[in-house]
Amino acid sequence: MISKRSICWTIAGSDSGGGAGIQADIAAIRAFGAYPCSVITAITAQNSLTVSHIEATSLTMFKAQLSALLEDLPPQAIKVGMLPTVEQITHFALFYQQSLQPTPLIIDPVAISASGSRLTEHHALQATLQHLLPLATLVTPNIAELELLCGHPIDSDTSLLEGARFLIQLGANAVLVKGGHAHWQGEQACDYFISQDLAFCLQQPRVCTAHTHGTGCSMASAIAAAMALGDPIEDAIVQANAYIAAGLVKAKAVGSGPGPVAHTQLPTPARYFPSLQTLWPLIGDTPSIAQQAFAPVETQQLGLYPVVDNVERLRSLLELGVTTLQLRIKHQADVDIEAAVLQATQLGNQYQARVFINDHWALALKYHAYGVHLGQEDLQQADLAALQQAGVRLGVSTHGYFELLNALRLRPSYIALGHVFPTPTKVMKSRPQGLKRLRHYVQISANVPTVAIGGINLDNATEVANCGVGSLAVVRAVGDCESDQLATTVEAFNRVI
Ligand SMILES: Cc1ncc(COP(=O)(O)OP(=O)(O)O)c(N)n1
Ligand SMILES: Cc1nc(C(=O)O)sc1CCOP(=O)(O)O
Repeated sequence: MISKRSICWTIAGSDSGGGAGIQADIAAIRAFGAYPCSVITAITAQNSLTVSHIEATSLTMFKAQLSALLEDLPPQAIKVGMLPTVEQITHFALFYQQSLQPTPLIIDPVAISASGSRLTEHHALQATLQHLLPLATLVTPNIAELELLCGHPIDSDTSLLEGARFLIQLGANAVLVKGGHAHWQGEQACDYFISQDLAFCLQQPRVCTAHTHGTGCSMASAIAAAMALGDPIEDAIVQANAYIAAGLVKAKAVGSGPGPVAHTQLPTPARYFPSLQTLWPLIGDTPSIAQQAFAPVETQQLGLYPVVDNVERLRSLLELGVTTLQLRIKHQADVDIEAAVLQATQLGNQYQARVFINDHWALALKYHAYGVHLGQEDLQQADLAALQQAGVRLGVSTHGYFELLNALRLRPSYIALGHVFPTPTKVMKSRPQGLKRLRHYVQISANVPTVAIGGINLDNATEVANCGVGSLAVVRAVGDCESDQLATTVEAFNRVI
């Protein structure tokens, strides 16, 4: 049963040809596992060649649909497509502010059909800019739509970014400009995302197909559906990008004109997932990205990986033959941390084990530790180029699709996938990812060794290991062990991984 917690509204026009509008939106929302509800704003008579007639829904009918849904089926996210009249736009803007804010609102600013027909009233554009954009969690124009919204030609990545920034200045929280029609980009298509605090580009090989009908509607709906299911915006965008990539590869003609993008499920093969490109120069500080891959850990199977907060426990585990460990010390005097890092590094060398240092990358560099483990925020500060050149291995934390792509970009020695289950050990900003996601993340990580972390113990270790990860990182499962239980616990984990 689909829970009430995953209702996604689409507010859009009907496409009698079945490829775009409400019909595409419902297919995409369902494919993501959310529950679609619809508010029909217009009926269009169209096929794969042309739009022959458009009739806007009366304002009375438009209002009635919104009220009926609000009463019984309130949304977790909303996708807005074609709003053909100024009165629908202004009514919806007010309705959203009074009854729906802060529900995520994804606006696909549809104005002209792929076959070139105008779909909205003349003044609708101005009303969208004035009333809707300031409410948008995300606006998703293609190149033609961005040209209309910002009133100048978009013919380069520079003008594209200027256009996106203009929409942010008008009040949009974030903008995703789809590169499907950005032919100057060549064989790679880039979707650019910008918001006040994040900017990135998702790059995919351009799919050569004429069958792209409904791509924009489906993309915006997929994002809304993923957000209705609780994903953060950047993870929703990555998934939608992969969904559309698979949909374009599988798209076929249905009528005699361009066919619709195919609706599959979220694809699992890594080849449908984009690579994350240049956050710089879109955001201020450039992290010192290493030009080459980090030194390898020389196995896909790092095995049991205890994360400990003191050198004594580290030593006991080394004596028991554990070969991958991490020193993770929080809240201690700097001198004590430095001494502990030095000791842990020396012990690692003595036992020929892989000892990673959490957070303290400068000390790891100073004492030439085997490796460092860094979180996504730490990546901004660390001198990654220096670590790479010194041969210090790098492990990176990830908590979702976007962070995983960000980690892959750095070519680290391993990728940590967390948190699998709820854990009281650390306050987490993200949700537990669960086993299905974990399996998928391992697949996308391709040849980079993977480590699962978060809530792992001997009761669930086998099912976590069965997701294909090469290592299980644990804090409590080993840290909370009495000394006389340590050997049996380590043996039990070693039997699993
Ligand atoms: C193996 C492994 N995975 C994840 C983490 C978490 O690291 P980080 O994101 O830097 O958070 P803190 O550990 O600093 O709280 C880890 N330490 N080890
Ligand atoms: C330190 C840490 N990092 C996590 C991440 O997901 O990045 S989860 C986590 C705590 C893991 O502790 P336990 O094994 O006790 O559940």
